[in-house]
Amino acid sequence: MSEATTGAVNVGQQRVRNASPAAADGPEHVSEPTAYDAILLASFGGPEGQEDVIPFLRNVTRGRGIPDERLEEVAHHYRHFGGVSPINAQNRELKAALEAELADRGIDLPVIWGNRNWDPYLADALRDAHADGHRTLIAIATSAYSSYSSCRQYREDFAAALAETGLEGELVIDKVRQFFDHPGFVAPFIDGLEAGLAEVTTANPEIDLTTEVEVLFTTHSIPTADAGKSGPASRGFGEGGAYEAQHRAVAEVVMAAVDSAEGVPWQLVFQSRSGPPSQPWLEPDINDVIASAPERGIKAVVIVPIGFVSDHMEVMWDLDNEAMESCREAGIHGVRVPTPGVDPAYVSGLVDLVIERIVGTPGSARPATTELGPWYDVCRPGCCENARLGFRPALAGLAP
Ligand SMILES: CC1=C(CCC(=O)O)c2cc3nc(cc4[nH]c(cc5[nH]c(cc1n2)c(C)c5CCC(=O)O)c(CCC(=O)O)c4C)C(CCC(=O)O)=C3C
Ligand SMILES: [Fe+2]
Repeated sequence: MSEATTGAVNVGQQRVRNASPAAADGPEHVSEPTAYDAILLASFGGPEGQEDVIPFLRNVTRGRGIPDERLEEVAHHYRHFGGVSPINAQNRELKAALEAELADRGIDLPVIWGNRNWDPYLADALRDAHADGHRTLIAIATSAYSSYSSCRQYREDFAAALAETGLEGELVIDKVRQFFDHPGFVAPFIDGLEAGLAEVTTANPEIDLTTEVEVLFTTHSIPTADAGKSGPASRGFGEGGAYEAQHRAVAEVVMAAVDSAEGVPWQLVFQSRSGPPSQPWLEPDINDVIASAPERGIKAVVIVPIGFVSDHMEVMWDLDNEAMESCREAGIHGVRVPTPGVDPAYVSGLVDLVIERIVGTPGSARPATTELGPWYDVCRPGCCENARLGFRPALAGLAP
């Protein structure tokens, strides 16, 4: 990066990071260059052996009152796979793929990996980054949509990790925009839906795509209270908040991009709910929708996991095991479309998201496939707050 770029950075950084609490109108897209010196790949983390499972689940559920019963149930999913979540291996692969893409493009930025809930922890990653001389990080979180769990919690944990390491004021952490509608994230689902529909017609040559097949776009359910607070309050997304609106918009884009999907019925469905039964979460549940498929004349479903970036536990267990079992019980054909993983379009899209921040690409020149995007670089005040836990400080957004 040039000297000129370095100079411009400080101006942009000050403006964003020192936004006054009253500044609800700070920039949505940072249109000045920033000289980032490393990429922070931030993820969830997962256990890597039987002895990690309970400590990991305690980290995840700290302060949240998730009943032990449910913890045991989740532990069981992990135990089934030897106590190993696939997520860390996937992040190692993603890190290597990002490094290869950066090298291909001649961009000299190291990728530092840190997790919210398991080793390598964010705090350790930040300590190492600082010791290596890095000061200005651009974070990519492995989660595409707006909600507490998928956006704000990362921003809060960045702030907490800076406090824990005493690196407040030493390290800047910005975050790329939520990328639910970035062409690189959407492309693998478009390819997957096309292939999934082809698989259904090959296996069932007589099937009528417009009456007997349903596309189920699936994502992680969240408490309706969190959903309602997802995205900036000012935008009035209604009950499901920005979270649900973003998923609907992406589903529409994917449907419209696949010729063979024309006229095929589709729904947005939810999976992997937890919490007490008394607490409302987004519905319908994917398994209920599959169970009712035969009475609706549906003989096959194509499951498109638009809520997920890789085949982690929610995909491996809740879809490939549970939802497929629901399909067998209902006597219908189920096909599950791949997640982006390390798809070249996705990996190069993530690098594009970093570059638009380095360059300071104006919002009007940013790629986005829905009317909702390009999403904010700098989250709005109160964006995606947790409805139950209340306020915790967060980076990469306007105060408070
Ligand atoms: C929206 C969302 C994503 C983003 C989608 C994405 O980024 O993919 C996500 C990702 C993940 N969630 C994961 C694991 C867990 N999430 C939990 C709990 C919860 N998640 C929630 C939501 C989300 N979670 C919510 C609202 C809760 C309840 C908390 C509360 O009540 O406040 C629990 C606790 C036990 C339980 O409740 O199930 C676990 C173990 C893993 C790792 C998987 C692996 O190991 O491969 C990943 C990537
Ligand atoms: Fe989760």
